This record gives sequence, C-alpha cells and structure tokens, in this order.
Amino acid sequence: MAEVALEGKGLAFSAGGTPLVQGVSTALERGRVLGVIGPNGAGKSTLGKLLVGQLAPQAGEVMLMGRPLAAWPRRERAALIGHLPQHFEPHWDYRVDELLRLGLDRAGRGAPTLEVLAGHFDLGALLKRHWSTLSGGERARALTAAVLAPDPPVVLADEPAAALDVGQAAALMARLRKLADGGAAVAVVVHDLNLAARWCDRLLLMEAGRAVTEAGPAEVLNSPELDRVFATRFQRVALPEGGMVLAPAG
Ligand SMILES: Nc1ncnc2c1ncn2[C@@H]1O[C@H](COP(=O)(O)OP(=O)(O)OP(=O)(O)O)[C@@H](O)[C@H]1O
Repeated sequence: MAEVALEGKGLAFSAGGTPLVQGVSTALERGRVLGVIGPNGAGKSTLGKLLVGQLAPQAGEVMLMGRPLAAWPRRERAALIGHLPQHFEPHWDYRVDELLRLGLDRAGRGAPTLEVLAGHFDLGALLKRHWSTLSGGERARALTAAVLAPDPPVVLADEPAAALDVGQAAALMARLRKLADGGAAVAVVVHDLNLAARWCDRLLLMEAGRAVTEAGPAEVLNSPELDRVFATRFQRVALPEGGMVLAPAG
C-alpha cells in the first residue's frame, strides 16, 4: 500500500438530526487518485469537508500525515491541503492575475511564474479580467490554478469538472493525475463516471451518507451496486486499449 497522507476513520456528521455521513473510512494515498462517486445528496461534499477540516466530525477522526488533523496549526494545514470547494464566491471581485498571485504567495521555492501557471490552465488571455466577468468554466479554471499553485501534497477537489467542457474536463483530470504521479495524494468528487473510469486509481461509491464500496474502478463500475445506487441500468463497453465507458441504458 502506498503511503497514506490523509485518512478518515469512522467519520460521522449529522445536521438537524439527519445523518449526512455515517461511519465512513477512507484514505488518500500518495501517488493515487481517489474518485468519490454517488448520487446527489449521497454525502460526497460533506465527506470532503470533514476530510479537509472545514467540518469537525461528530464521531471518528481525520489524520493528516499520521497526526490528528485538529492538532495541526491552521496555517500548516492550509499549506498541506489544497481544497477546491464545490461552490466558491470570492469576497472581492479579483482579477485573474490577483487570484493566481494569492495562490502563488502560498507557494515555496520552485513555484511557477504567473505566466507559466496561467498557461497550464489556459488563462493567459484572461489575466486582467475580473472574476465577475468570467464564464463558469473560466472561473473553475482560475480557482483550480490558484488552489494548485503551491503544489500541495494533498488535493481534494469537489466536482472540479462540473462547469468545464469535455476537453477542459479531461485536461483538468490529466493535471490532477499528473499531481498524483508527482507524489501528491488526490481525491476528486466526480459525477462523470467516464472521467472516473479513465483517471482514478480507486473509487469510493457513496449512498445516503455511507460508503457502499471502495475498490478499483473496474470492480466498482462493473458492480450491480452501481446500477442500484444510481437507480439506472448502465451499458458498459470495454475499450480496446483497456478501461471502459458507461452510459445509462435509457
Ligand atoms: N447544513 C446542512 N443541514 C442539513 N442538511 C444538509 C446540510 N448540508 C448538507 N445537507 C444535506 O446532506 C446531504 C448530503 O449533502 P452533500 O452536499 O454532502 O451531498 P453530495 O453527495 O455532495 O451531493 P451533490 O452530488 O448533489 O453535490 C444532502 O441531502 C444535503 O441536502
């Protein structure tokens, strides 16, 4: 097993008497991309918030690099974990270059220049544009660039591809994959099962706050549990070069 960077053990969280996450254990390993999948309301984002310390678990524990998350000074924790939230609205109508500089300010030596970072995310032409003028996909790219600028060793991205076109979504997943190949521990909440199939090493399937299964993509995506959890019948096509694509059978 690869080195565990971030681990949730028996996590539970309820709001208003409703359990949103119930006894979920999972681990983010260095060099690996974990995909978190499941229907709307399954508790994926809540689990992500627990793992990054945005919510405190009511039961269970989160360990970061072998030490309880709560024991880390906030600043150090922020430097170690790059969190791309599902929803983000800056308090100020930043220009793209200002937003990227906020990310680069947290980066140590070896950080890319602003221009190189912008180039990685196809933001070169948008540097002087204000947040309020950006399209949904452009905002997603700018935020991703700012969060990933310091090259954090742990990355948790909550539906980062939701607003992206297919090409940009694939490019973003490839970038997350590259971060993992460079030693980062990556988790990504993803609705597109084909992106999950293509880019993730393991998949955690959630339903009603619980982990249904966690295993390799082929095992999870071929499992009848997938059809049951999404209340749909999937057609699965094996690709000649390996891997698979899925489509709801209608
Ligand atoms: N503060 C809260 N109070 C009450 N219910 C909440 C709260 N936060 C989340 N929920 C509910 O908890 C459930 C899980 O929410 P969560 O956002 O974790 O799901 P998700 O799997 O990420 O869903 P989606 O795919 O729709 O983004 C949902 O039914 C949501 O309405």
